[in-house]
Formats: sequence, C-alpha cells, structure tokens
Amino acid sequence: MDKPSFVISPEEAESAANQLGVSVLQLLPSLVNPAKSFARPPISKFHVGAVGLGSSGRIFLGVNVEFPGLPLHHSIHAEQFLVTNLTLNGERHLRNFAVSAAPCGHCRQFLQEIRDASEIRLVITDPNATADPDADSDGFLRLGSILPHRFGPEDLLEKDFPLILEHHDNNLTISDLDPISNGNTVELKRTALAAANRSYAPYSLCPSGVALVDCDGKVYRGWYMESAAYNPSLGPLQAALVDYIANGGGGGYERIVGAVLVEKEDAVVRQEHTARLLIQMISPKCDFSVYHCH
Ligand SMILES: O=c1ccn([C@H]2C[C@H](O)[C@@H](CO)O2)c(=O)[nH]1
Ligand SMILES: [Zn+2]
Repeated sequence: MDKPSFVISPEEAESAANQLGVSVLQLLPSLVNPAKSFARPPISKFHVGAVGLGSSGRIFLGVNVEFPGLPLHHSIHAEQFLVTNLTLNGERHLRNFAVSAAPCGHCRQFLQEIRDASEIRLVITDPNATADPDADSDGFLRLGSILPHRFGPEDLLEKDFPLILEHHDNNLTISDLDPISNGNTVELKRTALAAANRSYAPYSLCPSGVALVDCDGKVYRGWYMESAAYNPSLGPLQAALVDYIANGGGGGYERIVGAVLVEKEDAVVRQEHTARLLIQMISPKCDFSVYHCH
C-alpha cells in the first residue's frame, strides 16, 4: 500500500497478507501502528488506532480525533471512527478488529449497536496489555467477554429492527428542495438530506445528516448515530468529519468552507446548536446552514 487509505480492498488486503506470509486476520494488528499515525489528538497526544475487518473482506481504519477549544465529549474515539467508516462505506458487518489500547467503556457500549456485537472478536495490540485468559488461541477476544451484562438495542427495540450497519431509509423529504439557490448549496442540501435518510436514530426518532464542502469543491457527508445508552451517540457533523479525515487528503479543518445540516423541525433531539459550535471552532470562516425535513 503506497498511499495511506482508510479503506483497504479485499484484493489489497489479500496481497499485503500474502507478502507478509500471514492471514488477513493476522494482518489487522500490523496495521494498527500505521493507523495511529493518522490520529488527531492535539489535547491528549494519545494516538489510538483501530483496524477492522468487515464482512465484505474490506479492511477499515479508525483513529481518535480531539477538538481543542471544546469540551472533551466532542471527541471521536477510534472505535467510533471505525464504526462510522464502516457505515459510510455501506459495510454491513464488523467481524474482527485490532486496536492499540483496550476499548473504553464508552466504545464497548457504542459497538453494541452492531448486530451480534458480543460475537465481534478483537485483539488489543498494546504490549503492556495483560494476556486475557478468555482469548482464543489466535489472541482474539469476544467483545461479549469484555462487556458482560450488556445493555443494548434489544433492550429497547424490536428484535428485527435494522441496526447501525444495516440498511434503512428514513424517508425524509424537504419541501421546496431547490428554491433560488446556487448549485453548490443544492448539492450540499441533497447530500445532507441523503445522509439524514441513512441516519440511525431509533431511540429519539430524530435523524439528521451533514454535508461538508472543502475549498476544492469536494463534498463529504455523515449522519447521526445513536446508542441505546444515549451518551455514546455520535453527531452528524462528527460523522461528516470522519469522511473528511478519511478522504480529504489529510488537510486541516480550515479547508472546510461550507456545511449543511438537515434535521427535523421541532425535533426533541436537535443538532443545530452543537454542530454550529463545533464547526465555528474548527473552521471559523465556514458557512453553516440548516434545513428542516419532515
Ligand atoms: O476506547 C478508547 C479510549 C480512548 N480513546 C481516545 C479518546 C481520546 O482522544 C484519547 C485519550 O482518552 O484516546 C479512544 O479512541 N478509544
Ligand atoms: Zn473509547
């Protein structure tokens, strides 16, 4: 792999594994250190990398992201970045992942939104981590073994409700989608609406999506994702920033010049104020607009 990439195709994964004489599963831990170098933790300086294998055979990277000037709860954990990267790329399942440090309680909880979360297997690459007696012979542990007595989607949702990585469409529309506005705004609005339609908000029923555009005109998008435990939820702007970090060529946030949020009017959970705060802090000159859908 010459160019760092946050998504690795099954073919690239196979060929990298062959070159190292290991299986694709064994390749995951070897990608954790390179992943860590893409983390953006200006506050803690603690780099976290997470590398996951999806059901399609693709490999996905996740890193932690912190925003100076804002409270710590705006941060994105590497495991949340990984889940966001999976969903933005339409990956339906996470089978295994390797991570540089033990996933915190918040991440163990966030991962519960994936179907059969307890069966996801993970390996912690931190050399100081104590060997776990529950680990399989290949060193991987079941997520269920590090989060027993879980509280998850099945406590609040019907059994067959589509979960975070599964296909769903919120059927949202915006009346008067293209009034007299320029082409750029219309594209951002459409992209943010499409993102809101993929938002996973089964607990509040307040889906939302964000589209961003950089100074080269490249568009990014992300959608709000909730947790059954509410607090580890990830906002739509954070999710769009995952797309920007993964696909924006590594530039700073000041390159983001436009942002559009689509959410329901009178929603009991609203993103507008938090999203405005975050975008103004990281890219003060960025245009921010909000459109309501129903
Ligand atoms: O499970 C975890 C625990 C911590 N971090 C990040 C959050 C913060 O940026 C830094 C220090 O906690 O590490 C993660 O990414 N995942
Ligand atoms: Zn965490």
